[in-house]
Amino acid sequence: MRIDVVTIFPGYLAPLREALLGRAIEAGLVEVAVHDLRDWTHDVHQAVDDAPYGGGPGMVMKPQVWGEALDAVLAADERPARLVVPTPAGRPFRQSTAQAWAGEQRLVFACGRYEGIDQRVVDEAAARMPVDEVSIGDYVLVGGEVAVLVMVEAVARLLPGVLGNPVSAEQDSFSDGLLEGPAYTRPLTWRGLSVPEVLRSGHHGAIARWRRDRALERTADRRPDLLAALPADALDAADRAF
Ligand SMILES: N#Cc1c(-c2ccc3cc[nH]c3c2)n[nH]c1N
Repeated sequence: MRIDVVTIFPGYLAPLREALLGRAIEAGLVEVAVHDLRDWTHDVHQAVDDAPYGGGPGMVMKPQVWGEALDAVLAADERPARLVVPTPAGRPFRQSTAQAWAGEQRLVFACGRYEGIDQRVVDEAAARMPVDEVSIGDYVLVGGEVAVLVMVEAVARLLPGVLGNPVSAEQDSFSDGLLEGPAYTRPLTWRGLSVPEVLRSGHHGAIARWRRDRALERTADRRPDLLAALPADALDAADRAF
């Protein structure tokens, strides 16, 4: 997969080259290119924004600059791309979104700032490629860069070879519709608190049942909406007894 990010703050995306994702890039498991939007300005001030039609606070990012930037970035690789535009007004970005995007050959992220990007950039792009306007949560950030860091990590970790143990991705929170339960490691007792006995029993069936019960308990407590959204056949008799 190739990932391109267009932003006026390229430095914000530096964390993509750290740790697990950085090693995946070095190993060639994923390609990441970050582009400075201002490279496609032609005025001395390198203007990327202008006042909003209709009035109102703040500034809107200019369509001309974005159009030239996306044309150039898209032309740099022949692989078909999905354009992703982070916005607080977007559809929710979920684990299922990350799983769907992990199958893409190429993702191009457009990081807005100010009051966002002129809508015509999205509309024009949607005539020639898949476009998703997505939000990472119901709170307001100052720009799209942090959202891109979140989404790129969520997608990249699902790519073959990126996670050391692929089972981890299969046992993620949300992968089975439930939140993951509590985890424990050594020491056996820490500040007077001990690891649940069942986890030391060696009884794999009992351990699996205990973990499922803790996931159901946590999901019911913290995200009852996820429980309500589960398909009818997702819970077995033992689950229902819980
Ligand atoms: N995704 C997402 C966002 C944003 C966001 C995204 C882009 C821009 C451009 C200017 N301000 C922005 C906020 N805020 N909250 C979210 N969940």
